[in-house]
Amino acid sequence: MTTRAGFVALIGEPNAGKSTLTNQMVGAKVSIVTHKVQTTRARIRGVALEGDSQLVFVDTPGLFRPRRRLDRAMVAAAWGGAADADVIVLMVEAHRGITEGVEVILDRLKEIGEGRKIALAINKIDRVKSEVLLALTKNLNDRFPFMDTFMISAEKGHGCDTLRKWLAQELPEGPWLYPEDQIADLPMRMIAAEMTREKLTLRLHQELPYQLTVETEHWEERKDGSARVDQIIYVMRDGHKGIVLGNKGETVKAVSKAAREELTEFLGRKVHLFLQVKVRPNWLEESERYSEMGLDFKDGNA
Ligand SMILES: Nc1nc2c(ncn2[C@@H]2O[C@H](COP(=O)(O)OP(=O)(O)OP(=O)(O)O)[C@@H](O)[C@H]2O)c(=O)[nH]1
Repeated sequence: MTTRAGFVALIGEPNAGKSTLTNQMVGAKVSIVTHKVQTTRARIRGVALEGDSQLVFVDTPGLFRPRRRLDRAMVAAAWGGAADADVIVLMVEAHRGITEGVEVILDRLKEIGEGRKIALAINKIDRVKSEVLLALTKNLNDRFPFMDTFMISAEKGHGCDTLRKWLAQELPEGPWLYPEDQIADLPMRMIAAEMTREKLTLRLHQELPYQLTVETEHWEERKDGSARVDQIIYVMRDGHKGIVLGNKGETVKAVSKAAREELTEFLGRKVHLFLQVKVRPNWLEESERYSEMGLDFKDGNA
């Protein structure tokens, strides 16, 4: 049997649907989907199997215009993921078309794209009419020589099988990179922290900006088969602490309950989750944090 294996980088503007597509391909929830932009902070990989091929997805952070140091690290990480990949898939939102952000990405692709396998996935096709789709496909292919174009709905799964099959055959021949039963190389601690962060984001909506981070501090396997997980929610200001806690702690309690339920389902066993909120004013500037989040940070050069 000839096996194939390799890395697939999904790139695109924030909200293009990269996390949704990763989940659709992998079939299990490993990266975090919310209605907010810029939710993916780490280079999360999911592993999918298609025939004799193993596809390792690099779910990159949004390629937005960098402002703060962390943002620049995120953009560097996104392009780093693309640079290492065997196949790159640019995701464009069907209803938004060629935005300024897409133009920027196309320019970068022209720089790094020579000899690379780069495909186009027009996502959210459920939101537009077919004429719009055909015009957009032509327009994008006039601007960049994509190997192939796929019209998909990552959310509904339309076109995803075709894309996965195509990706599988484009990967180089070689042994699989991960054991068959492993769906992600993300440490469980990080997945658990991302779950809590997702629940916070959903719960707080506009109230709190992205200036918060969750870390799993302690993970204990108990004899009865359950797990005790301790996490800290770091915020930048005292005022934010109050928002996260909520009236009589009701917000953090609701977040804890939702995160615990999801983690319990994911692990298939009982979980005891304990959340603490702490203020850490400088976390955005603490560059050692970047490496923990899986981001390459080189003196702010993105
Ligand atoms: N209608 C529709 N919505 C979709 C589709 N795919 C994704 N979405 C929605 O688009 C939003 C963004 O999807 P994500 O997967 O989080 O996008 P992302 O590219 O990973 O975003 P960042 O992590 O911010 O870079 C979510 O609300 C999804 O439910 C689709 O095919 N159709």
